[in-house]
Amino acid sequence: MLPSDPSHAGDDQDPLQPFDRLVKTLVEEPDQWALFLDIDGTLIDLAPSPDEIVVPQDLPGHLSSVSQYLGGALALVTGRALPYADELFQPHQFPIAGLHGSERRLADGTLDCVTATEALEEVKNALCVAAGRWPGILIEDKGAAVAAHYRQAPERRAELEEVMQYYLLQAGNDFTLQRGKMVFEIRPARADKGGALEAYLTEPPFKGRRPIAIGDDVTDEAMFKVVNGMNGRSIRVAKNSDGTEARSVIASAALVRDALAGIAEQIAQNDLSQKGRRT
Ligand SMILES: O=P(O)(O)OC[C@H]1O[C@H](O[C@H]2O[C@H](CO)[C@@H](O)[C@H](O)[C@H]2O)[C@H](O)[C@@H](O)[C@@H]1O
Ligand SMILES: [Mg+2]
Repeated sequence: MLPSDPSHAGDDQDPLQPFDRLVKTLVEEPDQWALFLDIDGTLIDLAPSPDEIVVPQDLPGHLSSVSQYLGGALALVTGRALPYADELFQPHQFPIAGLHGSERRLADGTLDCVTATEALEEVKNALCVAAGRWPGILIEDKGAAVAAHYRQAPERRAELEEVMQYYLLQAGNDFTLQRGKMVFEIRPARADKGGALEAYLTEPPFKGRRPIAIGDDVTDEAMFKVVNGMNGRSIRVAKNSDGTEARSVIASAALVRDALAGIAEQIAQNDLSQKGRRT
């Protein structure tokens, strides 16, 4: 039996809980849907700092079999830089939108990347120097973006936000301030996760499919808006539906992983029964 999701919001038209519904939809209609997955807090549990995350051993393989089953219509849409996100799921490579949608690798491998400006490099250096005076503040250099994490010093939130507003001005008009879970980021303003999802949906193998987006944070709301406007499915990883446009919620990243594992398991079983029939 698959675990059922205790929290359920919005999706009144379907009696199934989001977890069961997700598994059933993808297993039964693999050529109808495209799956867009956030990474931190959705596929992987949050950790005290960016580099302390743990990728469960089975996750890359499960993602790979679901991706193949969907004809490649699975993309990761993350705030992480693309090369970092790639490392997490080795040896598999998926289409990835990094830096909150600012950079993308398409399904055919084409890269649409953004490079750090001189002004941003100066901002990064200044932030690193400043962080030396703020115990608990972590600066994450993401190439064309920079994040300041306060998970280990939550009392510095307001002060850090002011500082990041100041450095945003120094970085210039091509950048925007992205808020997230215990983090402020200065990132390229050229796109957001919703824009990345829209772009994928104009390209094969995503084109012509309905999107399903799963995410856990403010940055994922841009995907949910796009998905809701396209008769897709938006799922926020959260305990309840407060403050989200997502039409349903799933309680934890562990449940998202369970759903992927459930789909992968059914794919493998179907494969075996097909092979059985052929011989
Ligand atoms: O869009 P995502 O894939 O969810 O990435 C969002 C940010 O995730 C990371 O920060 C968050 O996760 C850390 C590890 O669990 C946690 O320590 C931090 O407090 C969270 O904000 C990542 O470090 C950022 O670069 C991403 O933008
Ligand atoms: Mg996330």
